[in-house]
Amino acid sequence: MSQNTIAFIGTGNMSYAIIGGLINGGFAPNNIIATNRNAEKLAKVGNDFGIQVTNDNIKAIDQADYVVLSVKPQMMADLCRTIKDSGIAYQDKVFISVAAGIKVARLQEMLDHPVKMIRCMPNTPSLQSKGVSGLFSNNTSEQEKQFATEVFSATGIVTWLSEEDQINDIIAVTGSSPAYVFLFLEAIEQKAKELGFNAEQARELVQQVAVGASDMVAKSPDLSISQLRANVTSKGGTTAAAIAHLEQQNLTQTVADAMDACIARAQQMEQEF
Ligand SMILES: NC(=O)C1=CN([C@@H]2O[C@H](COP(=O)(O)OP(=O)(O)OC[C@H]3O[C@@H](n4cnc5c(N)ncnc54)[C@H](O)[C@@H]3O)[C@@H](O)[C@H]2O)C=CC1
Ligand SMILES: O=C(O)[C@@H]1CCC=N1
Repeated sequence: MSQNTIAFIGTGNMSYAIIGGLINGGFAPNNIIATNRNAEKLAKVGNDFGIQVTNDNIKAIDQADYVVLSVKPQMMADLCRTIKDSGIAYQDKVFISVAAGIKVARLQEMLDHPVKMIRCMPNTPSLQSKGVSGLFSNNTSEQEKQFATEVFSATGIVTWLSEEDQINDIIAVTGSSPAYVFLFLEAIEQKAKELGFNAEQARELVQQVAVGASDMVAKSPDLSISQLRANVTSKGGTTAAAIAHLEQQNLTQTVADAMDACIARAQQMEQEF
């Protein structure tokens, strides 16, 4: 991988996961700088991955070729203001924003310059190099896009989007969706405990189901997911009774409605921030 320097500004859950994936993927730790105004989180990312850390965002940006903006959307305007007011030359750097709900034009307005900007919608399984990153840019070179592809490929799969609005769709499909899966697993875990399994057993059992079912999806590309489900579901059997209940409760429609709510919130955030 080409060794540009990347600064992660606001290294919380998401950037921690990306950095973990990068280190697993062989990216040189010396070429990664992380910042956080929270000293404890900063020390953890530095110790865990052996990368450079600083609480000085401006110093980190000054040293970097690529700058990943990874604070919460409501913090982005403040962060950009400090960059703009710092006096450093940032106008030729490539920025990568992982924030939901802030469009390229708005980020450029916050930075008071039409900087090169890539929007990226990653997800936290990036930490296990099993992430998905949706990327969009309309003002970077092929070489810059190639570098971003290399970076995020180290954390999982990468898909380039041709329209910026598709970022909101991919938030619903891959950015937020690990949480839907975790909620489902939490529900099974909770019921397992109610049935009398102790906490350790419940966690182990649910975890193994998650890994086993995911592996079956990943390793059976010729079988549809619904076929895998059918293979568990004996006619007139126990699974059929459980699935019938979920269907009566409109699980499929509920998930679709949840994904629409996710997209609607991203659109609303575009007006808010
Ligand atoms: N968590 C997730 O699964 C995903 C998050 N994202 C996006 O990633 C961004 C970050 O989300 P998380 O990592 O979950 O949030 P987080 O709150 O865990 O991380 C943000 C970190 O930035 C630090 N911070 C805030 N302002 C700062 C400043 N001015 N200078 C230095 N550090 C500062 C905070 O101390 C915090 O640790 C958000 O914009 C979110 O939309 C995108 C995809 C998935
Ligand atoms: O919840 C959020 O807003 C962020 C974006 C996708 C996942 N977490």
